[in-house]
Amino acid sequence: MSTDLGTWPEGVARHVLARVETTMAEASRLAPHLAGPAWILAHEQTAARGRRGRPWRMPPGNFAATLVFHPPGGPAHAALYSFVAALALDEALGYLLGPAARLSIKWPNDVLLNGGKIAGILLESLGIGGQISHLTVGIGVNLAAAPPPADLEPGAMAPVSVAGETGLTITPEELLTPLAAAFDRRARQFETYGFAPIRTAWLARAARLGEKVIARTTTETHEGVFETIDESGAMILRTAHGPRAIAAADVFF
Ligand SMILES: O=C(O)CCCC[C@@H]1SC[C@@H]2NC(=O)N[C@@H]21
Repeated sequence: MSTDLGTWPEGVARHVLARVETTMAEASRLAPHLAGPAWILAHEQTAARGRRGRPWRMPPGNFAATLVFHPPGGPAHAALYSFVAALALDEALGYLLGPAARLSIKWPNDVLLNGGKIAGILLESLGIGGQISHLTVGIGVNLAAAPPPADLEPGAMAPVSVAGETGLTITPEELLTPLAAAFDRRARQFETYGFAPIRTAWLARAARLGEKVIARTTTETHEGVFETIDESGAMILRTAHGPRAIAAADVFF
């Protein structure tokens, strides 16, 4: 894909807010009034949330934004935007940090820098009766600072920040344009050609592919070699008991 990500995508709205509880709630509130996709960026969140209902800490200067749009297709198709988003964020950060930056993606959608977590992505869908009216894709990036270790869950991967790892100061607005441009391109590719090219591009950026990992679901722990992801985005592990498809889990290296 071309690396020119400096132009805001046509037909996409942008709202920049000083302080909100969470951009996820702002996006849900705006959804019924939108004519097309919109990004909501906030400089401060007082009640940010992460995956699995966990809180998300946001030191000042970090990036917090939610994209809200109407996705084509049903819930299974919408869930694959998780990979579109991770790929777009990896590309936007690569565009800003340069080719030497050691970026990778931890299944399904954490972006890592030098092996530490710098970003998290949260997908939520709005709608009734299994019909999705809107999808919200929330993205948090530790641009200025990683959350303090005391805020971490036991066993969680150590977070890092862009400033801490590279010495570069990147403002949330500076990240928003390449991220919106990269997401727009990858989403168009997904909508035109399906998941196959997204899957291929995602696998090329995957952390620990071909290596041993541990996947913890809410009820089980699986250890095995991370072989690939399938057409539904599930992680395929080669375990001592044969291949396992893991649809949702926390992954530990
Ligand atoms: O648990 C994770 O890794 C996902 C974290 C997602 C955080 C972002 S920050 C912007 C948006 N607003 C929220 O409240 N959460 C997401």
